[in-house]
Amino acid sequence: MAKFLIVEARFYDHLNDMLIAGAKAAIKAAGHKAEVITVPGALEIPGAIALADQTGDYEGYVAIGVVIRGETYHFEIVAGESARGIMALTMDGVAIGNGILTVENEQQALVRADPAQKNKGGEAAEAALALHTLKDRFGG
Ligand SMILES: Nc1c(NC[C@H](O)[C@H](O)[C@H](O)CO)[nH]c(=O)[nH]c1=O
Ligand SMILES: CC(=O)[C@@H](O)COP(=O)(O)O
Repeated sequence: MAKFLIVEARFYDHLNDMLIAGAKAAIKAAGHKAEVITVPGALEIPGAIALADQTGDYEGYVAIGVVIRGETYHFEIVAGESARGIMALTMDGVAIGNGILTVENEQQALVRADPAQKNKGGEAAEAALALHTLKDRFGG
């Protein structure tokens, strides 16, 4: 049994709860264990994963958050830079699934967060699990 860390940016409680439920269910279904930590916003997720990875306690990570477009350029920064940070860690061999929704409005987020609909939390967990499997195969 491997241990996965879900790193959530708790910006929208009800949406996060659904994304986390989907992620936890996928990790449990694969026979692994999940822990959750919370950071203020999506921009803090890559740094939190980098810190957690130094411990060697986790086999993989699921990034969970919701970024909804507002009036300013801030959306591009938060959406783009969180993804960039996650991708940089992934290229260093860290098994991460990106479940940070980057959407135009809450309705889009609801459909994607709901485990009974698009289940993007579960999808991100599946991505982390897949990378973990590849690390085992190729030795990372
Ligand atoms: N607007 C959203 C943010 N913004 C906050 C940043 O992520 C960050 O915490 C702040 O700039 C301090 O460094 N975060 C989200 O997760 N979702 C948003 O919609
Ligand atoms: C991530 C965003 O775009 C949003 O939360 C910030 O809103 P605004 O651009 O209206 O300050």
